[in-house]
Formats: sequence, structure tokens, C-alpha cells
Amino acid sequence: MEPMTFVLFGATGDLAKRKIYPALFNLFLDRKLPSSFSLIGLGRREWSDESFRANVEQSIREFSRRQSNDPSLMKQFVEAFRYHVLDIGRQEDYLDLKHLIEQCEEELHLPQNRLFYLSVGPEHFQPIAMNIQQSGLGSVNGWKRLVIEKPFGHDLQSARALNEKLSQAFTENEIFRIDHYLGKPMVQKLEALQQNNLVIQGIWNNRYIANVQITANETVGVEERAGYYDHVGALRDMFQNHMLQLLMMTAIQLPRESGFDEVRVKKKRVMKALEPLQKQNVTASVIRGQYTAGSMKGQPVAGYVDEPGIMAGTMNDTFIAAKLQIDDYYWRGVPFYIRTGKRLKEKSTRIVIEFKEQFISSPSEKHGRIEPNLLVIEMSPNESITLQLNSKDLSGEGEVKPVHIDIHPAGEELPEAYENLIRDALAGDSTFFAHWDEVELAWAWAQPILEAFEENLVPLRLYEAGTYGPPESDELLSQDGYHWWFDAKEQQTTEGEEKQYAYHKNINTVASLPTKSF
Ligand SMILES: NC(=O)C1=CN([C@@H]2O[C@H](COP(=O)(O)OP(=O)(O)OC[C@H]3O[C@@H](n4cnc5c(N)ncnc54)[C@H](OP(=O)(O)O)[C@@H]3O)[C@@H](O)[C@H]2O)C=CC1
Ligand SMILES: O=C1O[C@H](COP(=O)(O)O)[C@@H](O)[C@H](O)[C@H]1O
Repeated sequence: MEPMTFVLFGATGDLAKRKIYPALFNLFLDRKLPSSFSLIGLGRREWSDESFRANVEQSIREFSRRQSNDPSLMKQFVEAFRYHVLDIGRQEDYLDLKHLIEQCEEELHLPQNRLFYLSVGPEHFQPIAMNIQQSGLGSVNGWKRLVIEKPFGHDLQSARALNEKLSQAFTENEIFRIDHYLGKPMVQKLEALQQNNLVIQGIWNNRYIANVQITANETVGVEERAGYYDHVGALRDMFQNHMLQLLMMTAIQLPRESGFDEVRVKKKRVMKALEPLQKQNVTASVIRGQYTAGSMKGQPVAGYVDEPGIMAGTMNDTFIAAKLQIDDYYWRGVPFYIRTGKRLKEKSTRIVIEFKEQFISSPSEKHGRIEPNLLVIEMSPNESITLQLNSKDLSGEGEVKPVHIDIHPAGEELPEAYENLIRDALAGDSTFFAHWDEVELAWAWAQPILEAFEENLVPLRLYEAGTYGPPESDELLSQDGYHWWFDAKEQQTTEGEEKQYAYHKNINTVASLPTKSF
């Protein structure tokens, strides 16, 4: 990896503390940082280099998945960190920053490779990019990159305006838009699974797949983010970005060794083939929900409208479920069901691919109902990829039962999303970042829903906190003859609820792939 300078705007903030420093530290432990590396942290707080380093160390102790018993390693890690006071709005501060960066580059013999990471609120994205350009900070002999956090715009129009401004200072190839769902290890493994297995490629289409279900259920409520969340809702916070990115990553057809350009082209193709919704018809395929008071793990919790900081009479969505159709050769006729929401029964993030049922002329009395084959990519609470097949149970009555093949068994320690993303940004690999075309197409697709919500054309379905969301989200599937798949563990905790919809992970035989080679 090339030597470089990492310029971090928002170095005193929450994201830096929770995610960026721990990710950099883990990359350092794994020797995945460039051999010559300098980080300059920026903020308005009057910190010294020493207090900055102490804060970085503290955040690693608090939030890193790994610690080191060797204090010299931590010392070596933070040696690369410097702090500089900068007010984003003050042009003269950028000239001082330029001077500091040049000085560090000279001292450490670093080429002019500069990565600008914007870990600040979205209102600062544009002024920072402009000031980088105007101060000459972006005029380098090496390369420059801009890593930018979400949200990228508030709607189609504002996203376009922001992109236009950023494009004046950085080319598209220099912009790395973070969508942390793309950094999740299981999403990256899904891509590799499709790309490298002819057997998966062969069945990755409407001939074999009945439907696809993408779920991101959260147990948390609005937390301390009322000011932000009440203006965005589940649609902008999760659906337009993370959920549509998961849809793209599931639906792309990738040949072996596809580079980032190919991935982008294919993702764009998926978005272009997504059947558009009309504002007047959104209700037919989109469910909008909001939580009311309920109980989570036996403890009472407030309804959304009673959370601190939420506007009286708000109609904001804390839940959204939708049925989407991709009108292309591969996916025509396969519904993609997506749901995400807050204050739901379980934290579960997963993609379930349900395969078509076998054509059987009459059900066999002996074998009863045969479960469909499923491929389950679980990102939370565990990280696993499981294939559900049917096999004969010779230990019992010889009945056919689902068995599970762990393609990626849960339990293996994996890098966090931010580690993967920061490593890729350092290396200049933009495969798992959101390209502008995808972001624009995602906003364009979501725009009629945004408008329909704003004009209250879609009924707001209330659901009790601690449930699986409004029952209408189940109807979205049942009208097509399907149902949401749950992990058996979740279902078992629900007294009196039917278990027939659970995939029986952890109940029947769980087969692991042998580690020996054939
Ligand atoms: N926190 C999280 O878990 C996540 C955050 N994000 C995104 O990351 C970004 C940062 O969020 P977060 O860290 O939570 O925000 P914080 O409010 O915790 O931090 C904001 C940072 O911006 C700096 N800042 C604010 N105004 C100025 C200014 N005028 N000049 C210079 N620096 C300024 C602050 O420094 P100082 O106060 O010293 O001036 C601080 O370091 C946002 O875009 C957010 O949407 C995305 C996913 C998760
Ligand atoms: O981007 C966001 O994601 C989190 C959920 O992320 P996860 O990795 O825990 O699934 C969500 O809570 C937050 O509201 C949203 O801004």
C-alpha cells in the first residue's frame, strides 16, 4: 500500500471514536496500514497532539474488538497521529493545514498522497470540498481521495446538488461514499460466493428462485438522535441506502474476477431495471409504520411520539416494508421483499433466498410437506451463510427433513465493516463504495415514496414496540403465497406463535463443510 496522509475532519467526534480509530488500530495490528502513514486529526476543540493521542488510545480501549498487551504497539500506532485546530468555515485555517501537511510529508518522506475523510455532519461536506480545492490542498503530485459519510442528500434534488459541488473538487474515481452495509463481511462473502461458484451462478435467476427477502430489524428506538431521525425516518435512514445496496448486491450477476468497474456497471443495471412506482400507487407495495408503546425483553418502552425530542403529531416512519420487482431477464417475476424498522422484536439483519418448490404431482403421505431450499445470509446477530436442503433422516422414521450446510459457520472472528472499508479506501479499491450513479438511481426510485409519505397518501400503520412490525407487512407476502422466514431461535421465544415459518437452524442436523480437501 502506498505511503500517504490521512486527513480526518471530525477527529473529535463520535464516529471517529467508535469506529474509525478502532478500525485503524486493528488494521495496524494486522499490518494492513501503509508502512509510512501519517494521520492529521481536525476539529475546533483546542486539543494538543498529546491530548489527541490520549483520546485515540481511550477510544481503542473502549471500542476496539481487539486489544494489545504490548504498550509499545499502542505507542507506535499513535505516533503517526497529529492534531490541528480547524474551523470548517474559515478559509485561512486550510492554508495553515496545507502548511502542516507539507511539513509532515517532508519530515516523513511521504509522497503527496492525501486521503480526506469527512466524519462530520452533511452540511459540512460541500464547504470542505470547496476549501480543499481553493486552498490548493487538493493540488497534489500523488493522488487525492475524498471519503464521505452518509447521508448523501435528503432527496433526489439535494443529492444531485451536493454531487455537482463535490465534482468540482474531486472526480468520481476520487470519491468514496461510505455505506457501511457494503463493508459487512457477509455482504462481501456473498459477492465472492456468486462470483466464484458456477453452481450458484447457475441457479441465481427466476428459473430457480421464488423470492428474495431482505430484513434489517432493529430493537433500538430513536435513541438520542431524535433531531436527525424525525426528519429522515426509516425510508431515508436505512431503505434508500443500505437496503437498496443489499438488493443490488444480491441481484447482480458477476462473472469471475470482476473489478470494481464491472460491479458498478452491474449494480447500475439492477437499479435501472427496478420497476418504478407511481406516487398514487405506492400503497399497493409499500407499508409505512410507526411504533407505539410496548415492551422489549419484558421492559416497558415508550412509543415513538413520546420519545424525547420528537415533534408532536409526527407522521414519521420508523418502519418500512416494500415489494420490489426487477424487470430483467434474470429476475422478472421474482418479488424482492424488503423490511426495516426500529423497536422490533429481534435485532436481525439477513437476506433469505427462497428457492422454488419442486413440482410434485401429489404430496407424499410419507414425506409430508417438503420445505423449500433456502440460502440464508445472516449479518446480525450472527454472521453466517447457510444453505437449507432436504435429506432423509435415517435415525428416525426415514422422513425427509431440512438439513443445513454452513457455508460460512457463525463464530469466526471477522473484521468489522469499517475495517474493510477503510482498508479499501487506503488501497483505492472502490468496489464496496456507493457510486454516484447508484445513489442517484436509488434516490430517483425512492422519490415517489418520499412524496407519497409527505403527502400522507400512504396510511401510517401503528405497531407495538417489541413485535415484528405492522401485520400489513406480512400481508405483502401472504398475498403472493409467501411468508417472512425467521430463524428458529427467534420463533421459539414467541409463546403461542406458529413455528411453521422458521427455518429450522439449530434444531435438526447442522452439517459443516469439511475442512479437508477433496
Ligand atoms: N456516530 C455514528 O455512529 C455514525 C455517524 N455517521 C455520520 O458520520 C458523520 C459524523 O457523525 P458523528 O461523529 O456522530 O458527529 P459528532 O457530532 O459526534 O461529531 C462532529 C464532528 O464534527 C466536528 N465539527 C463540527 N462542526 C465543525 C466546524 N465548524 N469546524 C470543524 N469541525 C467541526 C466536531 O468537532 P469539534 O466539536 O471539535 O469542532 C466533531 O469532531 C455524520 O455525517 C454522521 O451522519 C454515520 C454512521 C454512524
Ligand atoms: O446507518 C444506520 O445504521 C444503523 C444500523 O446499522 P447496523 O450495522 O447495526 O445494522 C441504524 O441503527 C442507524 O439508524 C442508521 O443511521
